[in-house]
Amino acid sequence: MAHIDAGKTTLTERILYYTGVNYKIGDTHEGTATMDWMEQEQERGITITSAATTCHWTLEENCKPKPGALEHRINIIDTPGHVDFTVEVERSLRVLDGAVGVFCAKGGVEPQSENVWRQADTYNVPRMAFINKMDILGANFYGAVEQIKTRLGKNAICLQLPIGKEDDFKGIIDLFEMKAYIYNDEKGDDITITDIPEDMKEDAELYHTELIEKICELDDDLMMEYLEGEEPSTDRLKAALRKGTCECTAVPVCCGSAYRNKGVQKLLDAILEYMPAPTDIPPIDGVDMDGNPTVRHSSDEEPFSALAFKIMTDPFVGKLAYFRVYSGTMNSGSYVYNSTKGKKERVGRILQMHANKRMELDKVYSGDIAAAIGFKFTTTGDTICDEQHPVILESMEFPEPVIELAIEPKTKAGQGKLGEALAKLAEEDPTFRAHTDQETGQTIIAGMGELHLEIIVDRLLREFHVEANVGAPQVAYKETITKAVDVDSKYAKQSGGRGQYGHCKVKFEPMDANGEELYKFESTVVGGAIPKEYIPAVGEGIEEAMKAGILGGYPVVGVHANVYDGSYHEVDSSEMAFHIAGSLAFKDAMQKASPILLEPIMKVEVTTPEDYMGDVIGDINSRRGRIEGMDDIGGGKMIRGFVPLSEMFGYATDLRSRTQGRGNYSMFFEKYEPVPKSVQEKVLAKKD
Ligand SMILES: Nc1nc2c(ncn2[C@@H]2O[C@H](COP(=O)(O)OP(=O)(O)OP(=O)(O)O)[C@@H](O)[C@H]2O)c(=O)[nH]1
Repeated sequence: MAHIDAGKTTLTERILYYTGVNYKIGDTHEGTATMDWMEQEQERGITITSAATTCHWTLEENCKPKPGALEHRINIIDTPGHVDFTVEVERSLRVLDGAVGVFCAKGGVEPQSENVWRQADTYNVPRMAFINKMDILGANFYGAVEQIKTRLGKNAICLQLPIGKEDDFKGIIDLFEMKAYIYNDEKGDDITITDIPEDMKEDAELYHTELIEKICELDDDLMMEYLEGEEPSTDRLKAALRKGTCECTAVPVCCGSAYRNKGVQKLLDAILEYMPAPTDIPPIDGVDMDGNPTVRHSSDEEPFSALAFKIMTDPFVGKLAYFRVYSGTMNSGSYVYNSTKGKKERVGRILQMHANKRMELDKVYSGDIAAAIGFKFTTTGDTICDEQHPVILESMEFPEPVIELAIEPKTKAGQGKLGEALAKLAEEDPTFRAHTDQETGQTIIAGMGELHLEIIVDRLLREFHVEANVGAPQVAYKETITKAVDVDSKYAKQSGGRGQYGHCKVKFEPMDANGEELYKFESTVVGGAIPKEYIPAVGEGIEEAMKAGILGGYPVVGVHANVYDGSYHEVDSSEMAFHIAGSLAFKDAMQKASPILLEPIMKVEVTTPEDYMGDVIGDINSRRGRIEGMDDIGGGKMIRGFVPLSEMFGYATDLRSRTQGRGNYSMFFEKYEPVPKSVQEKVLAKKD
């Protein structure tokens, strides 16, 4: 995981080369990277979907497999760095047991690396750091390590030091062995292990001592020994570091240059030595079907449980569901239970994925990552398990789309195909939505950013052969209520024959104005005033009506509805009648509950030379921005603040001209906030 262009894909390609999966080194420059297999990825040189792959490695000694060492299997997911595809990082972190943060030796901790690092904090994922690009102009290993300590607040522990830098980057000092690894050839296959160069001896001693001290700080027994003047054995030090890494109290740091094929084998060694095996991490939490907390240990002996983390439509085999097995085993051809949806699924085939290539498997075991063909109901975040021992594992949360645009097929024939294609794309991507604007009848697609939607439109054309015209990107506003109201809603129709009768009394309350809690429905109906079987229909009717608010037809969020009373008719009542009554109740409530618009607020970080700082800050203020703070960074300032997304269109061009091309910025979605009244009027007037 890392910021865009830090070198994740290049590093993964090198790993596949050294582990013997690929015979040739793939390159993101030439569009030959195995991991970036989508056409759009190869053209743009960026990663869009996270590709899962598997390789094997045996710990090395003197650049050869260590005698007696076991071969280990490593599952890798190469994630995208662009903020529009953060969801890919999120779901990968959810199912991986460890992450290697790749940092550019020049850029250090860039904004998106900080962002994904925080996500990894949320999921408590053990981490290592690889300081990449030691060969580029301005590479600064020590600066990058310092930034990991200060900006990410992590106990970074250097395992290695680089020998030389930029064009002179030659190799690596192993601080445990106190030996130099010099890379002699372009491909990194010919390595000399030798004494530490004279001019680095002092630094190496210093960092060796720091390494020992920092590891001893992780373990009281080692510390005692160390204080008594004894240096603990390397094996014990490594074991303590492994434990610290698995418990997220230490971050081992390696370095190299993926592109120049330096340092990759040593990184693989470190991954085996310090990253957790599935059995090293705590059991996964879940709940049983009665909602009682339970856990599943990583063991083939336990009942089967797995989490589906990605759905992909494959032109050849249809729907692929990627999953991570947490416990037990699963055979191809068997039946499993989707406990989230309450449905049985047949496992048609199981595939071991290698980016876009695949190998068929008969069985998967605890800890495995693979893909299943044949699942009908499973979507991202669902638990699949043994029907006799059902469990629902902790799922994942996805951000709401913040940007949208109108889309229209160029031909009439395209209309049907468009709907189908959008549904498939939305199934794959939980941050992508499509809906019909109830006022204009237009199809609206919504996603995380302009690039995200651009790729969607491109995929529509290439994969689904739908040519479409698109409108300008707009902010995805939402609506919410600000007052608690109580409504009495009756839907009764008598038109000869069987009538319709549904009647409910509902209290609506605002829940959480930032739109994170979307909708909560509960019933406190007593004495059968509304028969039990009709109550869910009331909730569904409300949810249906919430799809379009009364201000501008935007989706409504942050509503807590409590149905507490009502009445029914022996003959005329039906689910449908109560559904309509619920829907009418919400529309009535919305009129009375002082609705307001919500807009996405972005966390913005701008870097600029100091000379332009005043101007940049003034500009952020004029965009309704709030400055949060400022930091010194090499050669300039970094300004941090929050700005409404609607004010950020065209910012790239503005910032460039304001700073003579030297300013840079990044932004991430932070939360939804109420739109100021005057702005709300303008937004709604424009919509009319
Ligand atoms: N000089 C140099 N260039 C590198 C190194 N590693 C990667 N690059 C180059 O940096 C660019 C980005 O590399 P990628 O591997 O695509 O980066 P990424 O982190 O996967 O990028 P995204 O997936 O788009 O976030 C490419 O042009 C690589 O050739 C390195 O160690 N040294």
